[in-house]
Amino acid sequence: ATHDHTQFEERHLCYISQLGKGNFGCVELCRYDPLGDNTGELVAVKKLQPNKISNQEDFQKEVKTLSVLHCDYIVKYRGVCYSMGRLSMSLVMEYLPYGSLNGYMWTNRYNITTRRMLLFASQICKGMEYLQTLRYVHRDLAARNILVANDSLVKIADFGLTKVLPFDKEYYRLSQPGQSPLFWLAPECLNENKFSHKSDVWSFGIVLHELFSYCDNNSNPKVLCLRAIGQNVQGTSISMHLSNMLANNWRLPSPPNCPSEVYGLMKDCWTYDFDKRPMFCDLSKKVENMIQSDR
Ligand SMILES: CC(C)(Nc1nc(-c2c[nH]c3ncc(Cl)cc23)ncc1F)C(=O)NCC(F)(F)F
Repeated sequence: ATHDHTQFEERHLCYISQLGKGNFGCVELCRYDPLGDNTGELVAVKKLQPNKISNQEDFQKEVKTLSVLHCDYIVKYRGVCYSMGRLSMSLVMEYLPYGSLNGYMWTNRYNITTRRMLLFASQICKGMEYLQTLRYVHRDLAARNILVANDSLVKIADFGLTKVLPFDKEYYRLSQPGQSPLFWLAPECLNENKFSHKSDVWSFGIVLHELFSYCDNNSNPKVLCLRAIGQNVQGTSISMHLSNMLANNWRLPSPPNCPSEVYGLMKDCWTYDFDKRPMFCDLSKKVENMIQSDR
């Protein structure tokens, strides 16, 4: 249909710059300028690196996933752009000018209040609650995959690893170890490749740690875990060492000056038994209460 606003014509998509490399693709900043007078809107265009057919299928799933999500706390799908005669397809999303959360937190570390961090945390919880109503498991919740729309609004993005739970099971088992970064993964993901809403809750706890560490790269989850594992990692893989430490109740230390009740919330998310971890609806209530009481 000519008035289908989800169809973007490649000839009107003007490349501006590369935003970054995500899961099996890169994302570019473009201006969709059909009038040719630079008044068009800025969009983020995710292109697939057409190397593996499996990536093509995964990409189609990512597009399908994002196109059905309508939530204030999830990056908006704009549409698709076919090129090379419908051979290759790009995903067109809204462009969020403040960039990813990890860059934003570090840049603004001297003037972000606890209240602001808790506001971001509650928005991420609400976005995850919404995903859960559709039985989607994100599997890659991390500060690098959260976007900042403005100084008081963040959105969940990068649905490249998202899976839908089967109708009859509350977890998704990957056939082989996935490509999610280890240090954000719950024990059952490391040990059994089992992903669920509860493993997303574990990752949310890691995002809380990143937030209250101002996404300082010198004390991010990877650095802290590798330091705890110790340099002389021989034989057993990093994943095994991490899994053993978590089983022995090691957890990331509290970030400096982090309020004890916030660290308590992280520890709740890092409960070993996924059945005993809080749900996102519980977490958003607790975070909202902290915002109210943090006057
Ligand atoms: C791979 C890519 C491009 N990386 C980056 N995006 C943006 C960035 C900045 N503004 C954006 N608006 C929309 C989108 Cl999809 C990305 C950006 N800024 C910096 C990035 F490294 C990305 O997609 N990251 C996942 C995300 F942050 F989006 F969750």
